[in-house]
Amino acid sequence: ATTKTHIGNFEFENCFMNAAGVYCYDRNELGQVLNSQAGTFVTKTATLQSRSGNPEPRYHDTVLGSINSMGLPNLGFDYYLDYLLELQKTHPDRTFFFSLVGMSTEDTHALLKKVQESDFNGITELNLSCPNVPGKPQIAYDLETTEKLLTDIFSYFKKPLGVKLPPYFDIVHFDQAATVFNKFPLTFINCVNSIGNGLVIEDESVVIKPKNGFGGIGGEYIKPTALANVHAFYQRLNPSIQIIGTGGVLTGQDAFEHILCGASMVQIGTTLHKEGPAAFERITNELKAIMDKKGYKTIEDFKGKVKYL
Ligand SMILES: O=C(O)c1[nH]c(=O)[nH]c(=O)c1Cl
Repeated sequence: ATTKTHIGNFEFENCFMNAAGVYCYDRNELGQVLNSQAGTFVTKTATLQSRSGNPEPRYHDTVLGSINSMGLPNLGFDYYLDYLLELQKTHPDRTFFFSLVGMSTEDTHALLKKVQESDFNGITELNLSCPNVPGKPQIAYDLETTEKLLTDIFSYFKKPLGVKLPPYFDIVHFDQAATVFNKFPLTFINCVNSIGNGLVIEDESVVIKPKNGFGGIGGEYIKPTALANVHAFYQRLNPSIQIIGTGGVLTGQDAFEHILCGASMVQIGTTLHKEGPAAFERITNELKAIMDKKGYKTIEDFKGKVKYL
């Protein structure tokens, strides 16, 4: 079996990659994913200026997953663009993802215009779902603002673009959100970001400092929500808009389920943070073993084919 995939016009030797925020802060971490079994990588979400982020401790692993309120720490847009342009020379046969978002609507347009005018030839992931910047709402929970933003973006942005979405929890919201996204030539949507503003307590205390302990939840806790979002949008979106599945992937079986729900690419966050880039080889082998046992040669043989009762 092969776990290769495509997103838009780009081919990837493997359908696994990191989730933005994990193993992607700098050249060292990105280089480790680049040289792992992962098919590609996405950068830490970049903002126009570098950011130090929220006070520490701001990330905490738990038995069943993780909680984080990083606050968008990153080295700034130019750092990641420089690295991506360098890789276009040293690895011309590979395609990478650039995650970004402005701290304001104006900044978001400034960032995307810089990408549009640059030589970057990969895929852009616009983060509409950061839950951890105090005072800033998750953009994609405001569908009117999201529609206006995408309308303005697509008036000038002509390169491949997808959006990183928060989880939705209401069927009517799936309907409303899909109606908005179907209006635009999106290359993909990525479901899901962490479940925003959870709270983890150990003994008598919260476990992270920012926001009195409130932070985005990842890991085993969120797989059912992640699968539901992947499948809900797979059922509703134009087939030209592919789905990237993120959330709760610990094993090849978890990845198999994301693809059954309609995912064309699977991102790994919490598990990658805990296990390191070796997780890509383990999970890839586990998925291949499942495919071999079931007689599936490619992921297209079972993508989106979850059975109903
Ligand atoms: O606090 C963060 O940096 C963060 N943390 C998340 O769990 N998702 C995001 O999109 C971001 Cl931007």
